[in-house]
Formats: sequence, C-alpha cells, structure tokens
Amino acid sequence: MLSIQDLTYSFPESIQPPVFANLNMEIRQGEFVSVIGASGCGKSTLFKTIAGLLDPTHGKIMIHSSPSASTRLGQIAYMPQQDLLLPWRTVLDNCLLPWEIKPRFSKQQTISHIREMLSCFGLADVEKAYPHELSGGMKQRVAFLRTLVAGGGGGLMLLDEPFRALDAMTKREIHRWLLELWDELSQTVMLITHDLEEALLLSDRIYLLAGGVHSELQEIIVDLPRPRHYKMNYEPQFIALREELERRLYAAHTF
Ligand SMILES: Nc1ncnc2c1ncn2[C@@H]1O[C@H](COP(=O)(O)OP(=O)(O)OP(=O)(O)O)[C@@H](O)[C@H]1O
Repeated sequence: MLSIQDLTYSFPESIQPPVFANLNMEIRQGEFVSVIGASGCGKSTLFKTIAGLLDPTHGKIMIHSSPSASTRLGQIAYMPQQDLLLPWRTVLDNCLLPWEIKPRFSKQQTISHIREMLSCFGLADVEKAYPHELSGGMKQRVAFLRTLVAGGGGGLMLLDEPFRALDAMTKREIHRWLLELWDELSQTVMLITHDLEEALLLSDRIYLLAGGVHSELQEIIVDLPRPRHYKMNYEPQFIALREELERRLYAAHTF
C-alpha cells in the first residue's frame, strides 16, 4: 500500500544534518505497523512527510504505486501529537468533520457509528461538550475517534502517539477495543509510540528508527498469534519479544 524509497528529509535552512536519510519501507494493506525510537530521532517528521505536510528533500513516497502527493492526501488520515480539535465545535461535530469533507455514508449512519464509538471510549456523556470542557486524555480520545472516522474508507491511518495522555485503564480499554474490532475495521495503521508493550500488543511489525546521516530502520516482526489479548503481556513469548525490543532500542542509541 505504501512504499518509501530512499527518503531523506532536512529542514530547509537548518545547518543540522538530515533528520533521516535514505529510508526504505513497505507497508502492506491491512497491516498494523509501529514506529519506535528515541525522542528526536525523526518519527514525527517521517509521518509529516508521509502525510504530505513536508516535502521530502530526496526520495519517493508512493501509495498504491502512485507517487502523486494529491492521491496520497485522499488516502491518509493523520492524527498529529496535538489534538487539533476545533474549539467552536462540540465533540460530536468535531467527529463529524471528516464526513463533511468526504461523506461516505448517510449523515444519520455516520452519527450512530460515532455515538457507538463515543460510548465505547467512555465519551457518551460529553457528546455535546466543547473541547475546552474536556481533560487532555478526553481530547485525545476524541481526536483518535475523529481519525478513525476519517480513515474509515480503508485508507492509511498515521497515528502520532495517540494514547500518550491516557491513564492506564483507559489505554487498556482502547487497546481491547482495537484488538476486538481490528478485523472489521480493515484499516492500515502506522503508529508512533514510546510504549513498547503497546507496540507489541497491537503490531504486525515494528520499525525501530535511528535518524541522522547514517539512518537505520530495523524491522522487528511480531509473530504473536491473533486474535490478541492484553493478558498476553504476561506470556513468555511476549516477554522475550519485549526484551529483544529493549535490547535493540538501547543498542541503536548507545554511541
Ligand atoms: N521546524 C523544525 N526546524 C528544525 N528542526 C526541527 C523542526 N522540527 C523538528 N526539528 C528537529 O528534527 C528532529 C526530529 O524531530 P521529531 O519531532 O521528528 O522527532 P521525534 O522522534 O518525533 O521525537 P519525539 O519522540 O520526542 O516526539 C529533532 O532533532 C528536532 O529538533
């Protein structure tokens, strides 16, 4: 679905070395792929480049074999680190925004789908609230839900640390929901996270990014069986994978 070839990005007018250089990656339709790496290694910059917000300094980004940036825009739902909710719209109206831009189903169908998800995310009571009335974690859940509505057509979802402000219980609920509904959603997802357990629980593959002139993108295949369950965290295969991930992460950032 997504093919990245020889991708390099340097901020214009920056005297720093490139954020990353000569990256190659392939994402298949329906895959869940996490990107991990030390703070500042270039993960968000990589997503902004894929989403078309930054122009690559060098290299190609192709979606369904098309190098056109405009084709890419229609296929990608991007959730940045900041929630970017519209302050003058209620929770429900914020979630409806993708439908207003690109309607797929009737408005009524979309609203009932959103209401189901609001209830599952513990947000049913705040449907009519405005963003300034919500906690940081609630705003993040609304932004995540809106990205799900935007990406509902089987496109690519780019999620930049979507669950970072959530308490452990809410995070677990959203993980459980994602794991249960994953097959039905038929989404392709790329997720940036610093939470190694989250990456292992949700992903088919993980890319470990080390940026700079000598960038490296290591691939880790998560061969845990599906369907997955959060209790897998305690199983030997999961623990072994987690240890391996920590070892590689440490090695990639030890100079
Ligand atoms: N607008 C900018 N101009 C110049 N340099 C920038 C700009 N934005 C980010 N950078 C630099 O690019 C590098 C990569 O930043 P980026 O936000 O992509 O890292 P990250 O891996 O997502 O970090 P984190 O995990 O902390 O979110 C950092 O060194 C950062 O200082």
